[in-house]
Amino acid sequence: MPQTGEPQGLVALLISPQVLPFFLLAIIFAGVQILSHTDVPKIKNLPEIPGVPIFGNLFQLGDNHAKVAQKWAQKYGPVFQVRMGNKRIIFANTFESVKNLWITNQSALISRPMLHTFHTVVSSSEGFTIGTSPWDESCKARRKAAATALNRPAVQSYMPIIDYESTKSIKELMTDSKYGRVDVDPNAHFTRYALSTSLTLNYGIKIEGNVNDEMLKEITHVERVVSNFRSTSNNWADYVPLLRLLPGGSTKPQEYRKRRAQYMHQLLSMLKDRIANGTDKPCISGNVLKDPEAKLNDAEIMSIGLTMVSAGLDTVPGNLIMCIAYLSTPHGQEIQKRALAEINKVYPNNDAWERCLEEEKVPYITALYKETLRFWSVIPICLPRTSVKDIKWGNAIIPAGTSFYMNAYGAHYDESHFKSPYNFEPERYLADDSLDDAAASRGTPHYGYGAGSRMCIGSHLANRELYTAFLRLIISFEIVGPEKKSDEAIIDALACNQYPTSLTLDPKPFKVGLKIRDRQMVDKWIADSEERTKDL
Ligand code: HEM
Repeated sequence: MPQTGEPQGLVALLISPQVLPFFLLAIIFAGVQILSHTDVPKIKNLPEIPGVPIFGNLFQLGDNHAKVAQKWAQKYGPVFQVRMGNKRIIFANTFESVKNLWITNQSALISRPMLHTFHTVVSSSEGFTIGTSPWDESCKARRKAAATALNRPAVQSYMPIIDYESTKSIKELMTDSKYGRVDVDPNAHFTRYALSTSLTLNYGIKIEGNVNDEMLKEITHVERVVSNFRSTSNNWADYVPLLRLLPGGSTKPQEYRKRRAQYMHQLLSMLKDRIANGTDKPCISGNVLKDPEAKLNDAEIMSIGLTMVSAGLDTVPGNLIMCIAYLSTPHGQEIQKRALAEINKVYPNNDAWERCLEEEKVPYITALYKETLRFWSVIPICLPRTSVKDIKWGNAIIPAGTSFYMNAYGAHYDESHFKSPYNFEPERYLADDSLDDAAASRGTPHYGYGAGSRMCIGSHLANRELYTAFLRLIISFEIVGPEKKSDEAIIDALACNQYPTSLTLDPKPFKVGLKIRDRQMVDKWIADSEERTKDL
């Protein structure tokens, strides 16, 4: 039969000993070419870091993407392209290059990419948070609703919550430190501070217990693990689709998806029950649920709740406790002396504890939190972006649909922008009279809150949380180093992180000593706050 004779002849030829090795090589070559194909083709006139097939630059980026990219920038320039598996990513590594791409081109950089682990495995049932949503009408509506609930006047109305929570943290720090006799790890106290604040303002539900509260422990643990599923440096399956075929890869993300869904539903149904019984307290989700004009569906309300619970949970405590760590060092003693003097200058009548709730009048404390946001860079590689329009960088045209990673750590330690960036110096922000980190147009002090069109909308709230906590801590305690050298904190923004590939800094445990400055005075401030917030 002539038709079948020919293919049989071809097969025989291909498997003949002389041809087979070349044939297999050709198949492997073609396979590698297909697997190394990137979502966006190589961009002309933009430096590219040489990598390997299939994995691209993943091995070279290692555990510490921010540090590696910072080094590459010295050789290849501030902006370059890398291949992470099948994704082509633009890294920006200096203050100016971030400003140009994220602020000058903000309308083009308004979207966020979808990453396999988080968007497909962890989040499919609960909707995405605002910070993980690509730009569309729903994201626009959720961002608008949340931004309104977090604008300056709204945040001012939440100050009783911050009063209550910071008082509770300081009171517990006093008892845990046995009134200054034993060293303490401040981490759990400020995690509770951040979470309870977010829950109260979003659901009207606070963490009633102490740092051992079960709900606190569950939410903190689950959100930390989920945050690592979001990390751009933690999940190779996001970039190398073949790895998704490995058995067991989605077991852990799915387990955490279920655990997360459980408390999110529990919180929402507690709120709905309270609304039905008329026992609810004013809160963001309650306002949306009760507003007949609100155009958000249940999934969108859930997404806002999820955003509120997760957004400040690692970021606020990360900044707070690493600043406390710095204050406990010898240089930190000088900073505390100056801070206390500046506070006393503005408030000579011992009323700073209360007045800090209404106003932010001590520029040195504002400078302290700005420097904290810069120095500790708690999200070293900022939340990723996707471009929706072509962007011109030098002679390169970066096409729409490309992913952009901001190396915030690199920008914060950029010597061409910050004098002595490796020194912790609040003074560097004293000349900057802007108290508003969101006022990007007046010059961004740092990229701790990102930049441009998808910048953090919680910055007013976070700034008030940081300011109140720092001011109250400094007037209450002299923060000193721990007795045991092994309890000392690591003063380096990257080395202090327990999991270098995490999205947000997860500080290694450390302790500090807390000497109460004036016990009677602190007791009085606490009693006054407790009286003021007893109905909260
Ligand atoms: C010190 C505390 C905080 C830090 C350092 C921080 C940092 C950030 C960063 C770096 C981004 C990405 C911005 C970008 O892509 O340019 C972000 C986004 C966001 N943050 Fe924060 N954040 C903090 C607290 C909060 C709080 C307390 C909330 C709300 C309760 C919040 C809500 C959000 C939201 C909703 C987004 C997503 C914005 C969007 O994608 O449109 N953040 N934050």
